[in-house]
Amino acid sequence: MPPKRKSKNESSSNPSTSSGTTHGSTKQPPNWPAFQPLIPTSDLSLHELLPGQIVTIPNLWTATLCKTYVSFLSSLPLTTTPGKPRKGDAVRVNDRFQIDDPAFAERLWSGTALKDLVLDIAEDGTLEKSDAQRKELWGGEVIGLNPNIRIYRYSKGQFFDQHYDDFNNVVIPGPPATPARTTWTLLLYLTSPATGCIGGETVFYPEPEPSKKKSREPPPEPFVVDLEVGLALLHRHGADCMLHEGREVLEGEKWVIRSDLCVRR
Ligand SMILES: O=C(O)CCC(=O)C(=O)O
Ligand SMILES: [Fe+2]
Repeated sequence: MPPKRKSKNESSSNPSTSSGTTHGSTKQPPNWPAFQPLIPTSDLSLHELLPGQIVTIPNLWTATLCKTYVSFLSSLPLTTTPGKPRKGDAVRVNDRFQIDDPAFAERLWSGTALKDLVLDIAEDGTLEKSDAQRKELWGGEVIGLNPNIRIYRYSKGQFFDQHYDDFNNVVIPGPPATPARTTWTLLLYLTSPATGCIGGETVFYPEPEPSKKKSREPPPEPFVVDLEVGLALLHRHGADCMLHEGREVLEGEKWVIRSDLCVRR
């Protein structure tokens, strides 16, 4: 059973962990490769795996694009997690590169199918959700992605211990600059068993219903999201975040690009 402690993910607005802003004024964004090839939006869809909590988009990136990125990202100066987390932070053992790069965040949002799928924009003009349903699902009016981009590499034996992701207030630079709040975590997997990465699944621990908290019934089964090359996983964070972890990688390397959905604030 998962411990019920509320360790939280390091906040990306925390000056000591947000290298994009601390050493960031001098840090140049990487020369990210182009997003190609991509599968047309009309051939992709959004899957609500756990309604209101976990959504996936298989093949948001193609296997070819993921491969291009893994070799590109391998050339970046990744930093291994400090062994001992600060009080209240989750134990995270991986290598990371972090940068504030609004242009990349914007490309990841508008230059892939992400924006159209999240905003439910279909070519034929049909909408599955009403405005109100969309706002309810995403926690407001989604306007883009968190410019704070994090790249994770987990090698054999590395993992991200159980934690909750907190929200952050951010500004999406303009013009006009728009104050925003993050509401959902975005994880884009670049590797999977197909590329030799075994383990590393993202696992969510549903809370028992309040009425059953004290009962002897076993807690709900963990919800496992298997790695899939090019799959985007979105999960609700902040006050309603589910306890979750990145399981230990047993073989190969797990590569992930992390950002967050942002709503107008
Ligand atoms: O790598 C994973 O599967 C989980 C990452 C995560 O939980 C996070 O970035 O907060
Ligand atoms: Fe997390």
